[in-house]
Order: sequence, then structure tokens, then C-alpha cells
Amino acid sequence: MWSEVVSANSNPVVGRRGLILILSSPSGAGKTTLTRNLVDDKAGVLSISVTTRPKRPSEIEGRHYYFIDKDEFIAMRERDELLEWAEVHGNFYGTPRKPVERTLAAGQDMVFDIDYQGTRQVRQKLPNDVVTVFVLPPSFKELKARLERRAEDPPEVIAKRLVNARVEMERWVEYDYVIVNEDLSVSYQSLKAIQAAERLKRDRLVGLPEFVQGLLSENLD
Ligand SMILES: Nc1ncnc2c1ncn2[C@@H]1O[C@H](COP(=O)(O)OP(=O)(O)OP(=O)(O)O)[C@@H](O)[C@H]1O
Ligand SMILES: Nc1nc2c(ncn2[C@@H]2O[C@H](COP(=O)(O)O)[C@@H](O)[C@H]2O)c(=O)[nH]1
Repeated sequence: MWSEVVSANSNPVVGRRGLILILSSPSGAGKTTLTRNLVDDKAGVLSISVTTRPKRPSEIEGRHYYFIDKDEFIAMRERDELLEWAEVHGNFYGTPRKPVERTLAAGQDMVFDIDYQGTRQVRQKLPNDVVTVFVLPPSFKELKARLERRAEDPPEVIAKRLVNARVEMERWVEYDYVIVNEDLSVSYQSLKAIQAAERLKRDRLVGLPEFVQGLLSENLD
């Protein structure tokens, strides 16, 4: 979980611990879009979840999710292969543990797109390594419009997600940061700013006391 000097760190003289950036939101607010932008910019490694949900037309196995059946999900859970898991909108979702451990051990940051139940579990297990961001839509009307425009889910699924959105939105108080995603590029800039600041947190930097000691012992003569 500790990195040596990492290039993503804007202070290259000290090392940094890897962190997990978690994005949650009601369905359709835009967390997947923001997460994918970060990953495309190589600002973190995406955690690919397993799910029992049916694959959407545009989704690719192993890129968006690993699509598994319920028996396989239960077996993974019983073998303790999931860092966290939850039932969301009537389907099971979980974060495979091994890739997370491997990535953090290599000193890289991770990005999670998971719900509030999973966020609680990860925060409890790795309290010092998690930064949480809740994404809100600018209005409920726009949330509905985005789900309809996305056109990836049948009407009854959209209706169910809109009902669940009211419960999910109340969880914003549990998160470190909140982004109201009106303009996507503004929201993305906010997300990058959060990540940049969190990467510089004093207790994430390794070797800082030694570095400062070295500074203080420098002789200018
Ligand atoms: N700021 C924005 N303005 C307009 N459309 C947006 C904005 N952000 C995202 N969208 C669009 O809204 C739709 C929903 O976004 P996205 O799939 O990222 O939501 P989500 O929160 O991940 O939903 P889910 O939980 O269902 O996966 C997508 O079609 C996306 O392109
Ligand atoms: N607790 C977890 N929640 C997850 C995980 N992967 C995704 N999700 C959340 O589920 C809903 C629905 O996602 P969708 O892709 O079906 O629209 C959304 O809130 C995701 O964030 C996971 O591994 N664990």
C-alpha cells in the first residue's frame, strides 16, 4: 500500500501511499462517465466489479464488469474474494479483492464506482486509504432525462432506479466531497482538484521527515 517515488505525485522527492477514490451517486447522475474520464487520463486504475446484472447492449465483459451468475457470486463471497459487496436495484455487485491489493501494493491509485453500502465497507476496512465523492444531478428532472437519453435500460428498470435514487441521494452526508454534476467538464475539473489535493495530504507522503531533516541539515557555506 506504500509507493516509492511515484510519477503521479507532484512532489517527486518523497514517496506517497496509493489511495482509493470512490465515486457514488444515484443512477444516471454521471459517476461512471467521470470515473471513465479519470481512467482514460491515466489518473487511476479502475476497479472492475463483478455483477449478476444482465449486460447492457454497449457493455463489454471485463471492461465494464465481469458478468457472473448468482451461484458464482455467492461462491466468491464465501471464499472471501470480495473486498465489499451489495445488492443494488435487485442485483448483486462486488469488488474483487485481489486486483485492489495488487494495484495498491504497486503504489498506484484506484478508482471505484460503487454504491453507498459498499463505500461504508471499504471505508471501514481501509480508513486511511479512501477518499469518497458523491455525485448529485442538478435536478431530478435532469436525472430522469439522462437515464432516458442513455437508453440502455428498459422503462421499468429506469422507473425502479428513480425510486431508489431518493434513498441513495440521502447518503450524500457520508461522503468527503460532493459534486453537483451539471456541466461535465466543470465536474471533471473538480474531481481532478480533489484528487490532486488528496495526493498531497501530509499523512499520505512517505519519507517526509527524512526529507525535511535533510533540508535542515543543508549547509549553505
Ligand atoms: N454533466 C452531464 N450533462 C449531461 N449528460 C451527462 C452529464 N454527465 C453524464 N451525462 C450522461 O448521463 C448519462 C448517465 O451517466 P452515467 O452512465 O455516467 O451515470 P451513472 O451515475 O454512472 O449511472 P449508473 O449508476 O446507472 O451506471 C450518460 O448518458 C452520460 O453520458
Ligand atoms: N457496492 C457496490 N456497488 C457497485 C459495484 N459496482 C457497481 N456498483 C453500483 O451499482 C449501481 C448500479 O450500477 P449499474 O452499472 O447497474 O448502473 C451503481 O450505484 C454502482 O455504483 C460494486 O462492486 N459494489
